[in-house]
Amino acid sequence: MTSEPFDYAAAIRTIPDYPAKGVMFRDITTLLGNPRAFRRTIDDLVQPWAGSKVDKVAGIEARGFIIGGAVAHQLSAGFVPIRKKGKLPWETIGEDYALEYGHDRIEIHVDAVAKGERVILVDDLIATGGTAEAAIKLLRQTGAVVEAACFIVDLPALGGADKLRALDVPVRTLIAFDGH
Ligand SMILES: O=P(O)(O)OC[C@H]1O[C@H](OP(=O)(O)OP(=O)(O)O)[C@H](O)[C@@H]1O
Ligand SMILES: Nc1ncnc2[nH]cnc12
Repeated sequence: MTSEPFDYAAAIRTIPDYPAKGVMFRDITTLLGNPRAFRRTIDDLVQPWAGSKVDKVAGIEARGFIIGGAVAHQLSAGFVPIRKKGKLPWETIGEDYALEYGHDRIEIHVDAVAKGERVILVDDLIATGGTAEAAIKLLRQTGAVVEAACFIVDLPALGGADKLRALDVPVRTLIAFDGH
């Protein structure tokens, strides 16, 4: 087990004014490309569930697939993709959610999770929490028990983690950045 502090902020590149003026984009590709940082991220995300039974890890397209796949492997759990609309080939259920401008929709296969299965939701970052909230609603419709939601980055000014806690989902994040 690792216990010495790790500087996540230094491993993540910040790009001002991308994709729009005023946004500080937290780019995890630098973390993913750093073998020590990537391993430490996955180790830290799975740490609360070492030795407990998790049936499935659900990852949100697209960056949540990278993190969620590694987390699922480490926990010997299955992986469930939650995708943007129109991408999944089998029967789906979907949920609309608000973006900063406009709306989008995510979908899950109806049979991706069996009733009562213990699921952890994973994505790279939580901002407003709209995407993760929609994912939790979908997982619960399948009968999943959503044990927790895990993210590398939290943007607390946007209130996303509080939104998920209000849905009774424990939230784990590894680094918080001020502002947007
Ligand atoms: O908390 P929210 O305000 O909902 O925002 C967080 C979401 O935004 C980003 O994904 P994005 O929609 O940009 O898609 P991508 O992963 O395909 O780039 C990020 O990876 C989260 O999924
Ligand atoms: N500031 C940000 N950086 C990276 N991804 C994001 N998704 C929403 N806000 C973001």
